[in-house]
Amino acid sequence: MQDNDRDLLPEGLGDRLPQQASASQQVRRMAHDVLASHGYERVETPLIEFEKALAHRMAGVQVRRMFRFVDSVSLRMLALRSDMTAQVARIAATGLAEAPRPLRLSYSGQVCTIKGDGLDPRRERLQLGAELIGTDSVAAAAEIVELAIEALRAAGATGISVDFTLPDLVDTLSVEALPLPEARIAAVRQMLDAKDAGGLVDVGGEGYLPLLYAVGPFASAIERIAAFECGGALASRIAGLREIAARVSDKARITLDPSERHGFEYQSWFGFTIYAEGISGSLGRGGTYRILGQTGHHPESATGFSLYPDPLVDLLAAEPQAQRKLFLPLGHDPRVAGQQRAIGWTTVAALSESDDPLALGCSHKLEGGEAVAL
Ligand SMILES: N[C@@H](Cc1c[nH]c[nH+]1)C(=O)O
Repeated sequence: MQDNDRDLLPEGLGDRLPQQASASQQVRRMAHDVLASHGYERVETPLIEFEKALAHRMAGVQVRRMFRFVDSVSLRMLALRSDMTAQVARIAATGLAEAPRPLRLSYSGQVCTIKGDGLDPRRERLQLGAELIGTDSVAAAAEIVELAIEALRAAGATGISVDFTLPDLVDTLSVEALPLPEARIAAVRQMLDAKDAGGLVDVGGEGYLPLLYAVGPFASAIERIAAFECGGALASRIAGLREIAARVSDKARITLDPSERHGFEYQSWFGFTIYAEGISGSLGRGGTYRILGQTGHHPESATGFSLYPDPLVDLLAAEPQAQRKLFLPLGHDPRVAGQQRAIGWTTVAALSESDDPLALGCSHKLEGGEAVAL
C-alpha cells in the first residue's frame, strides 16, 4: 500500500459524519420504538460466526456473498454476518427453543457483503428488522407487513409502497399444475426473473407466460393471476394475498409482481419489498420462511422483515436542521448550565477565550443565567 493510500477506505465502505450519524440514530430509535411497542423484544448478535451457522439455518442462503476467513483459534471457517435473520433464527432454534410461540424478536446492526446490491455499491449496510417465529400464517404475514410500514413511517419515510411476491411460485406450480422437468426449473425461474417472455418460451415455460403479465397495482394484478388459476394450485395463496392487502391498503400503495425473486433466497409462500418516495431502490424486504432446527428436529415456520434504511438516513441527513445549541462562556455557573441541559438544551462549553460560539455552531449564548439568541 502506498503512503497516500493509508487514509482510504476499501470500496463500498464509509464513515458517517455527525449529521448522518445523528440521522441514523434517529431512524433506529424511532423504528425500534415501534417494534418494541408491538411486543418485539430486542436481541443482539455477534458480528462474526461460524460460516455453517449462518449458511445452513435456512435453505437457499448463498455463502458466496459473505466475507469468509479461517479462525486462527478454532481453525474453522468464520463469516461476517450478511443477514441478521439467520442469526435470529439460530437464537430461536437454540437459546430460545423453549420460549413460548409465537416468539417476537427485533434486531439492528451493520451487515456486510462482498459486493453491493444492484446499483447500490455499499458493502456495509444497516439492517433493522423483526422476526415473528412459530408461524407463517396470513395473520402473521399481515402483522409483519403492517409493522414494516409503521416502522418505516416512524423513521421518517413517506409515500410508502409495498410490492408483494410469491417466492416459491415456480416450485409450487411445477409440481403438478404446470409440470416442468427438474432440469428446466432453474431456467424458467431465471427467465421469469429477467421478465424475458421470449426466453421463457425458449426454455419450455410458455405455460408460465401469464405470470409475466400479472404485474402492477394489486387490485388488477391479483385478478389477472386469479384468472390464470391453474387447478386451484394458487387458491390459498391468492386468498392470503387478498387478505394481507386488505389489511394494509390504507397505509401504503400495494403492487404485485408474483414472479419477482430478487433478494428472496429463502422465503417461501409470501414475500414483499418495501419502497418510499424520493428513494431509488428498495428500503427492505421480508416474507415467510422455514428455520431448520437441530438434526432430527422439525423445521419451524417464521415470518419477518428486514429494512436497509441507509438511503433514508442519507435523505434525512441532507435536510437542513435548525441548530439549537447553547454556548457556555468561560466562568459560567455549572449549576445553571445543568438546568439548561435538563430542559433540553445542548450545551457547548468554552475551553478558552478564543472559542467562537458562531463558528462552533451555537444559536444561543448563556448570559445572566438566560439563553440569549446570538
Ligand atoms: N432478512 C431478509 C428479509 C427477511 C426477514 N425475515 C424474512 N425475510 C433480507 O434481508 O432479505
